[in-house]
Amino acid sequence: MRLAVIPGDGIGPEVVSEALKVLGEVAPTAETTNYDLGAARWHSTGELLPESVLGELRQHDAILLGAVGDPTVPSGILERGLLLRLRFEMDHHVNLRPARLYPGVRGPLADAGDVDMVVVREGTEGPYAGTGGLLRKDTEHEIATEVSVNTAFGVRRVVADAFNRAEARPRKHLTLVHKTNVLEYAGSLWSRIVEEVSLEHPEVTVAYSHVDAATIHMVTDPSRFDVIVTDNLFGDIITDLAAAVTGGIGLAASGNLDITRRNPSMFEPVHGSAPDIAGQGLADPTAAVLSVALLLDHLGQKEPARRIEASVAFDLATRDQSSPGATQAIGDRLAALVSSNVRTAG
Ligand SMILES: NC(=O)c1ccc[n+]([C@@H]2O[C@H](COP(=O)([O-])OP(=O)(O)OC[C@H]3O[C@@H](n4cnc5c(N)ncnc54)[C@H](O)[C@@H]3O)[C@@H](O)[C@H]2O)c1
Ligand SMILES: CC(C)[C@H](C(=O)O)[C@@H](O)C(=O)O
Ligand SMILES: [Mg+2]
Repeated sequence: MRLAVIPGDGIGPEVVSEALKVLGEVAPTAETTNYDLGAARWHSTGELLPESVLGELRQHDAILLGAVGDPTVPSGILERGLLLRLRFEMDHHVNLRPARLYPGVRGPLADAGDVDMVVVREGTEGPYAGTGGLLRKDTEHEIATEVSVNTAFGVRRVVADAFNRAEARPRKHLTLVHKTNVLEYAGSLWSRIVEEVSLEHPEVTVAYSHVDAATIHMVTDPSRFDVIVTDNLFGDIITDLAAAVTGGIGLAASGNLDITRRNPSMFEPVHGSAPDIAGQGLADPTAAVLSVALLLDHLGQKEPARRIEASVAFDLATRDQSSPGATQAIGDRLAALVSSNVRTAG
């Protein structure tokens, strides 16, 4: 297994280092190569993602990324020029973001019920496509457009993936989250494709929620969701919310998948570089560790993936919720649990 590792900025290197500690316990023969992409490289060389590095990344089985983004770099440079470029170049069309309330975890909701959902966020289109621009710049009549691009091909492959996932889960329920009451054209395309693909999955029940109402349900009744399929921007927003209601952003993992496997998929926490806590040992590395579990699962390494998930479940069930420990201490605990092969939550 050859893995490319991009620790990135802020808390990225802190959480990735713990994730690699855990990986070392379950897959000691995995080869990792570090790539110093991010703010420091941009400052010293002006480079974000050189073609040669992109070519090298493609030679790996998967990529593990910490986070990018730094207050000393103008907003969007690293996010678009590095992170989104990676997702687009590698055709990471399925952005998979599971959100589960683990036993013992105290979320902010009084009675959240059994929350276990998977958000299938479209990863290469929508308002992220980069289509648009500024007209009459620096005049009082300046116009900014940011066009949401939704192709039938792009929507269908993500909707098909979401239905496949729903069919494989016990509840077999899929919710399309969109804003069809206002985004007429994109909404129509997404709705029609969901309807079409649903015919191939008669066992999957289908619901629809406008994204604004989905944010209500996510807080008042998150257990209603099983698989959610949604566009790139709505998916970005509701997955931070899903993380918050299932114990916090420090627990939320994600995979940017090229389902065709032509390109290496990339795994990363849902969170960013968190400059407000960087360098203080305050970041929870669990999201990065769970991202390694998603990576292993994607590469067919089911047993090590389950071992990591079981260790996280045990740690979450037994940790002091108000004081879970420093970044390294959590990583040490998880590495020890994984090596002792914990199988059940405490
Ligand atoms: N995948 C990525 O690389 C990614 C994702 C989101 C944001 N970003 C970038 O990161 C930078 C900061 O963004 P932001 O502040 O909006 O979002 P953020 O996710 O970095 O932080 C939001 C809040 O969550 C907290 N937090 C985040 N991760 C945590 C962890 N592991 N443990 C405990 N608390 C944690 C932070 O301290 C902060 O209060 C920006 O430059 C943004 O563009 C990058
Ligand atoms: C940093 C940004 C480009 C990214 C996104 O919007 O996809 C982040 O918020 C995420 O959720 O991974
Ligand atoms: Mg986000």
